[in-house]
Amino acid sequence: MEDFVSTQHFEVNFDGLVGPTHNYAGLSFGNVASLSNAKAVSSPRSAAKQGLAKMKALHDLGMVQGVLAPQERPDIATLRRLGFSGSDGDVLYKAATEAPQIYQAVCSASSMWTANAATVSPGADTANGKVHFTPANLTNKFHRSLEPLTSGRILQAMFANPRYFEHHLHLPDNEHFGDEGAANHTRLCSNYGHAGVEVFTFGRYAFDASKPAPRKFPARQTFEASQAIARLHGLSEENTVFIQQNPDVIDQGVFHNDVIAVGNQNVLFYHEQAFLDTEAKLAEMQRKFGEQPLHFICVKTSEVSIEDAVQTYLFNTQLLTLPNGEMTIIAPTECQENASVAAYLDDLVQRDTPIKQVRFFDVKQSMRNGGGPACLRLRVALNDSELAAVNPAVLMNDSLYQRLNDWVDKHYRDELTVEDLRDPQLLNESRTALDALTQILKLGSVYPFQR
Ligand SMILES: N=C(N)NCCC[C@H](NC(=O)CCC(=O)O)C(=O)O
Repeated sequence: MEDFVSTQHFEVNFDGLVGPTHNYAGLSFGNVASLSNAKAVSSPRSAAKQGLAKMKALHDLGMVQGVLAPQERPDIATLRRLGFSGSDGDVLYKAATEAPQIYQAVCSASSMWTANAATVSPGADTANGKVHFTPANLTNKFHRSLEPLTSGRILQAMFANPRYFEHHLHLPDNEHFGDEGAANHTRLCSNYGHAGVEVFTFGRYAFDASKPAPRKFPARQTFEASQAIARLHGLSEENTVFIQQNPDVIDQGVFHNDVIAVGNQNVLFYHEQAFLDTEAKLAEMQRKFGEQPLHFICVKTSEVSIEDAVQTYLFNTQLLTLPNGEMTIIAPTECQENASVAAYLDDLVQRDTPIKQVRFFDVKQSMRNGGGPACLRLRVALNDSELAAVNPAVLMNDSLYQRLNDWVDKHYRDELTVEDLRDPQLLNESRTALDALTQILKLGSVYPFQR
C-alpha cells in the first residue's frame, strides 16, 4: 500500500462535459425526469455552460476539479454494427428514417453523467496500492450500453501511468452483470488517503429469483456485478459492504442509489427508505470503519417524501470536504424551490454534523434528463504523486474554463429538438467539435471517427 504519512490527498471530481447532441428523447424507463421531458427542446449550449460553471465554482472553492470528455454522437459505428451501410450520411439517413428510435438512442449525450462512467477504487483500498478503474457496462439501457469502450479509452488517456493506475475491461455485457458504476458506490473514510469502506449498493440478485426485486421499474445494478468489481479492484472483505436498495423506491423512480443516498468521508446522508436491512448494514459499515463514529444522517419520510427526493434530487447532491475541512452540499436549484426540501436543508446546516453549508447550482438542462450535480461527476481520490501523474490538460483552471467556454460557443447549438438529430450537419458539427476537444484536453484519438 502507498505510504500516506507525508503525502497530501485529494478527492478530485471529474465532471462530464455535456456533448453537442444533448437532447430529451425519453430513453430511460424508470427515470421519471427522462420520461416526463421526452421531446422537450434542449439547449446543448446552456447545458454545457451550466456544467462548466459548476466545475469552475468547485475549482474556485479550492477543490481539484477535472473534465471528462463526451462521446461521439451520433454513433455511426454502432449503426454500422446494426447493418446500416453506405457513406456516413447514408447510414445516418437510413437509420433516422427506418429506425427512428434506434437512431435517437445513438444520438444521446448520456455520457455526460460520469457517475455512471466507471467505478473507481483509490490506492489506499486496493491490494496492489494502485487506483483501479472499471468502466460501467450500463447494459440496462441500449443508449447507455454504447458508452463503456470509449469511456475506458478516455479514462486511460487521462490516467495513463501504469505505475499508479490500473484499468479493467467493463464486465460482461449482460443483464446478469448490469453495472452502473459509481452511481451505486460510495466510499466512507476518515481521510481520503486512509483505507476506507467501499459501499456497493445493488438493486437485485441476478442468480437468485427468490430474493426481493422491484416489480415495475428495472434494477440496473446487480449484486453479482458489484461483487465482481470488488474482486477486480482487489478490495478486502474488511473494507467492503454490499447493501441492497429498497426495491419499493426503485419502483418510485429511484433508478440509482445516488438518487437516495450520498456518502463522503465520515458521513452517510440517506433517506430512511433507501435500503433493505438498514440497521444491520449500517452497523457493518461502522464496524468496518473502525472506532471513530460515522455520522449517519437519516432523512425521514415525514421530513422529505420519496416523491420530493426524486423531484428535487436532494440526495443527488455532491457532499464535498472543502480545504478548511468543513463539508458543503452542492445542490441543484430544484432543492431551493421545494418548500420541504429547502426547510430540511436550512435545518441540517444548523445541526451538529460536519455539513455546514449548502450551495445551489442551476443544472436544469441535466436535471430534465434525471441527472443532478452528483450524476455529473466521477470521484477519484488521489494522493499527490497520483495527481501529478494525471494528464494535466484535463484539470480545471481559469484558462481551461475560458477555452472550453469559447469552444462551446463556437461549436454548440443553442437549441435542439429530437427532429434536429436527423440533420446530417449535426454529425459534422459534433465531430469537428470533438476533434478540437481532444486537442484541448490532449486525449489523442479516442473516438471511432478518429481511428
Ligand atoms: N443518477 C445518475 N448517476 N445518473 C443519471 C443518469 C441519467 C440518465 N438519463 C438518460 O439517459 C436520459 C436520456 C434521454 O431520455 O434522452 C439515465 O437514465 O441513465
